Amino acid sequence: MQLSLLRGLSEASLSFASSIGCRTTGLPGSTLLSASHSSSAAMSLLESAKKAAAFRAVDECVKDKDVVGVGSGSTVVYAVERLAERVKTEKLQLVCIPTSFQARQLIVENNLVLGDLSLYPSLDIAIDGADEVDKDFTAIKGGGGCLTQEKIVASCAKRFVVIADYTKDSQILGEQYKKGIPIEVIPLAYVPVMNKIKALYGGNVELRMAKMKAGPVVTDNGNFILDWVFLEDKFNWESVNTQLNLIPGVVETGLFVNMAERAFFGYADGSVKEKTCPQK
Ligand SMILES: O=C[C@H](O)[C@H](O)[C@H](O)COP(=O)(O)O
Repeated sequence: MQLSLLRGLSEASLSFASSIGCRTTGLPGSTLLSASHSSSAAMSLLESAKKAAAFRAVDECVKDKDVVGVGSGSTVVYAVERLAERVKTEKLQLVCIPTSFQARQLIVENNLVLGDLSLYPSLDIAIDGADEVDKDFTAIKGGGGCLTQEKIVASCAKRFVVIADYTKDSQILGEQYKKGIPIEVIPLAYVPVMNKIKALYGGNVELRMAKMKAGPVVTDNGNFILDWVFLEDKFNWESVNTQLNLIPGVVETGLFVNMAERAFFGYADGSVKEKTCPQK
């Protein structure tokens, strides 16, 4: 099946499922069933793509005795699964450094050896997901709110490898990921920071609100997340990242510039597109 067709199927099914979620009464049961089937089919296509990328990256990039940074998000779940399989079957000796509460749980639940940056300040490799990666290997991260610890851990690794499904592979940022750049901020500063970002770069900045809690999303570090939806597509992301980090109250941005060395993009048929950053 052509990739564009797969993507179309995935998006159409998800959007249809979400639209009927608001008005389920009055629809015949068979319609609901088929909508739910096509939605789960689309989901499983994406999950297959994530798994393919994660397994390939772990197989190609992790070796015995490595200290491994473990990223956050849904794709990393498969990377941890593969790390655990390799530890069991190949008797690899690994130490895993988490980038979030979720990553820590994954490491512990999969019986991997848990470390931290005070004991292991220098990592061999960090493996993490991304919300989007552009042609220059600049990545948007933080869709799940975990960007700061992820960036710290990645910055301590000799090699930073991104794993993602094919929908994250873009020419320019914003091409496919429309939610903007996540920016972690100290809570008391969120309004001034929002205003300063808008004054500097325009666009729209929103405080990310929680779904199952009243009020904003609170990060693993006790901070808030702003999502900056930018309007232009010609930004120098290195400079933007530096300027944003200079705003008092900004903890870190979800712009990962000049960090990734390789990216593995998985497809639903199990194939994987590997890219290596020419600057690395
Ligand atoms: O905050 C979340 C992290 O940056 C994730 O790595 C990123 O959002 C990608 O997540 P997923 O693998 O679920 O697409």
